[in-house]
Amino acid sequence: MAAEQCVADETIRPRRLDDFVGQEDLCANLKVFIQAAREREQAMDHTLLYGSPGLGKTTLAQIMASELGVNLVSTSGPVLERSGDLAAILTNLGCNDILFIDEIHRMPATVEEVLYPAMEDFKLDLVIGQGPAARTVKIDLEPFTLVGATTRIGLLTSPLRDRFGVINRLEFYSPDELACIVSRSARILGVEITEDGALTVGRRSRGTPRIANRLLRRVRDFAMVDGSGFIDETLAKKALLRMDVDEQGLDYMDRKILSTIINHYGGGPVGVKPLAVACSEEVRTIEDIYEPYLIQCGFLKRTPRGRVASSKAYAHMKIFES
Ligand SMILES: Nc1ncnc2c1ncn2[C@@H]1O[C@H](COP(=O)(O)OP(=O)(O)OP(=O)(O)O)[C@@H](O)[C@H]1O
Ligand SMILES: [Mg+2]
Repeated sequence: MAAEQCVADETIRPRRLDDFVGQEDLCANLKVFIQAAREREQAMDHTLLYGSPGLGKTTLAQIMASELGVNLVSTSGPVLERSGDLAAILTNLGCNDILFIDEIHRMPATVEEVLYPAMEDFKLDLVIGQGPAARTVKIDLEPFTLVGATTRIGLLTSPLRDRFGVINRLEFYSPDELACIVSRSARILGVEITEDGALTVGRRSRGTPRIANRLLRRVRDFAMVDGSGFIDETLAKKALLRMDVDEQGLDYMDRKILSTIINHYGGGPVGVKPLAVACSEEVRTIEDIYEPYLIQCGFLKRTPRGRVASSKAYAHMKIFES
């Protein structure tokens, strides 16, 4: 990630639940669980957050820690290579702290097994020695809250999933919610934006706050360099067109996926592997980043025999169905 973007991300990221836009049911429930945990002075129940990239999982984990008034220790599934890595983190947690594990579906099985007793009884089973002389020692841990985030809940094993007391799915955001996020970010970045301007950016952000903030930063560049310094609907449209983002928020790769299915595979069905090769993209990127939004908008259907382009995709790509 570019340095400029890192800094901007941190200043824009909401810190309190009240600044977090959208996901109303989820936030209302979290508020209750957080207040209850605070009043009981206990660790909150383990929480799993899942949903597409950029919808606010990391942000929510940080907000939970600050609302609960506890420390947040962050790690991620692929970083935890050996069970000892996780054991070291667990034994260093303070009372009621939050342990945030990003991409929890990518944690190795041996590491995952260490988590089971830790989540259930706040205990760690340590194996000392090897072979017949090996013995297990139980170590007590401080009570803690595990917050897991994943883009792929289907890849979680059921013993792990079952140990979460709270399981929350983050949904794509509406254009109005995204406009609200864009206006708030613009205020923090110190750039003027009209309501229409914010809605134009919001509508083309594929339901995703991270994309909304990224588009806002680029639109701001256009406003500075060849506009009047503030963002209205006309300038936003012009800037987004130059960035190759169309009125539905589809970018070059989205359109390439649709046109490949239509032109090379007669509209489908086509498996994700040949599709990825034809688009020079990785299977995982297509599955995790592009497909969910194309499916949500009704451009793409996932069938047992492969991906199929819908009539809406033909219309959007201005190709006549044969
Ligand atoms: N509800 C929201 N209100 C305002 N801003 C938000 C909201 N959700 C996310 N954002 C912004 O979007 C950016 C991306 O969010 P975040 O990093 O939490 O996504 P994520 O779900 O963890 O993504 P990934 O799966 O890629 O880790 C953040 O920098 C934050 O500023
Ligand atoms: Mg994240």
